[in-house]
Amino acid sequence: MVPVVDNLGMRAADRHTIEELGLPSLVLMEQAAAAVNAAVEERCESTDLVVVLCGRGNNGGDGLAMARQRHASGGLVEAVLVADPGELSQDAAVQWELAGRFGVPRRVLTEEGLPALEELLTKAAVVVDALYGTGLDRALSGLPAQVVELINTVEGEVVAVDIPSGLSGNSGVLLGPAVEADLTVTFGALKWVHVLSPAALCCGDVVVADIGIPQAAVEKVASGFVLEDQDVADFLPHRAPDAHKGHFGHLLLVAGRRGRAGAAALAAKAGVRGGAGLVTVATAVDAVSPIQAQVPEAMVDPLPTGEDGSVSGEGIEESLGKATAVAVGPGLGLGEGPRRLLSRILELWSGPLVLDADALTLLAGQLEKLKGRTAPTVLTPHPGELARLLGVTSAQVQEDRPAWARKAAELCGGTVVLKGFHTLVAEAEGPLWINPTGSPGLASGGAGDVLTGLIGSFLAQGLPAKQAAALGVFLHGRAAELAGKRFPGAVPASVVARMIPRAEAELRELVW
Ligand SMILES: NC(=O)C1=CN([C@@H]2O[C@H](COP(=O)(O)OP(=O)(O)OC[C@H]3O[C@@H](n4cnc5c(N)ncnc54)[C@H](O)[C@@H]3O)[C@@H](O)[C@H]2O)[C@@H](O)CC1
Ligand SMILES: [K+]
Repeated sequence: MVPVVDNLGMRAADRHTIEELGLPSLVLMEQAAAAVNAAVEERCESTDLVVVLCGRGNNGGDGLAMARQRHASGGLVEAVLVADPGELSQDAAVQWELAGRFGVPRRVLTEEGLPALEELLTKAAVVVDALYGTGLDRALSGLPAQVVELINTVEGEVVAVDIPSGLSGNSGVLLGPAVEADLTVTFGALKWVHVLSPAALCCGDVVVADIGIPQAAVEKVASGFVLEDQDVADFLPHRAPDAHKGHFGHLLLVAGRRGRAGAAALAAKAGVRGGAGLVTVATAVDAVSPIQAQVPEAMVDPLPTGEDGSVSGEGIEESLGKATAVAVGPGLGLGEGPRRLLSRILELWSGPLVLDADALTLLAGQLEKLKGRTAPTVLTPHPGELARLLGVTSAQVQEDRPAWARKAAELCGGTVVLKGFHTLVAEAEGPLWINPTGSPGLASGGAGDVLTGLIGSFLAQGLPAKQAAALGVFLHGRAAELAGKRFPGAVPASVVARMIPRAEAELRELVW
């Protein structure tokens, strides 16, 4: 897993390395500069002009050191200080002084110098953005903001040092003007800005450079981890050669109504493909035949049905009796019948549970109803559903996805899967997990139903909640990526479901 830190965490790891372990900050800076210089050298010849824009803090110091290194090795470079030389941080002041002594071409930018800078930037093969890093604490304005606007018009490649200037290391929010980089070279660990949208989209490719901060120090302060193939491969349920279907559990999907059999069928397909030994769908009468026609592997239990074509709320006992995990929600409906049925399930069912779609809407504002559950409980909201659960707006959720996902997990005591770009898996305690797989093609009807069936399938097979959720979102995203090779636009959810075994096969190759 790849650790993700916030600004405070990074500062703590820096401080530990410098003050307790005694590695001088200028050594870290030199290593940071070398990593940026190496990335720049990969992108241009030594005869190509590189313009390095430097701010007043240590991010600017990194830039000045990088400019000196390039100049010393014979590369063409010019450093532009977007600050008063008298107000530089201690280490940046050292770098400014060194740049002077090494003869690095350098200038101090003033308002009047903007046209000349614009001219200089047109000649640059690479522009290095070393204006602000983790120390940025408000939106950019004035001269730095104007420089950022200029950087975003250049033809050359833009390499950001640590964080594209204008963005906060802690968040995915666009505070104001921000550099749009082709590459970001960050140090020691990923910051939240590199993984949360929309800010992450300003980072371009992201490289984490080792500058001497011990990995153990970083992991200690990490508030999130990006899942890697090997991590989730290790979660895959073991399939012994002498296994029979009884070993892989029985998933009960409570889903579908008249006109919404498709949602239940998609979840059931994913349940089967995820490896559950048996899958039963308990559904409204009118949905029975379509589900059976589409998913012959699944059993279907018809439930008492109301005039509106959705379940009327009774008769779930027998279906629950054979389940090892239950998933409720896709296509279920929002009327009194589905509401009664959900209450009944929460009352009777004490085993592993997934709640999605309509089940989440029916639970709006009542997350604490789940608090008493001791078995794995996974909620799979998109931002709108999470907002309704918490009584806030989707915009608020999107502004701080990690915090709201965590808040919901605290309120319900379960595992919250907040869907979207880089889906998050949150529990009340412990670091968040960030899913790197997926594609914009998943933004299509039915994709969520597939995910519900998949996570339910892994719960039925006995996985703990956080692992079932992580394996589900990872495989679901990978399946969509595979499907995207043939469906460049929206990927039909049934194709995502079809690709699950192929995605799983890739992961199984990593398991001994
Ligand atoms: N601490 C360390 O040991 C290391 C730090 N490194 C670099 O240092 C950076 C952090 O350095 P700093 O903490 O000095 O922070 P920055 O270089 O990001 O800048 C902080 C300065 O900018 C000012 N400022 C903040 N927001 C502003 C705004 N919107 N408009 C105008 N001025 C603003 C602050 O008051 C402060 O003076 C990292 O991103 C990284 O690039 C690296 O050299 C590696 C080692
Ligand atoms: K920067």
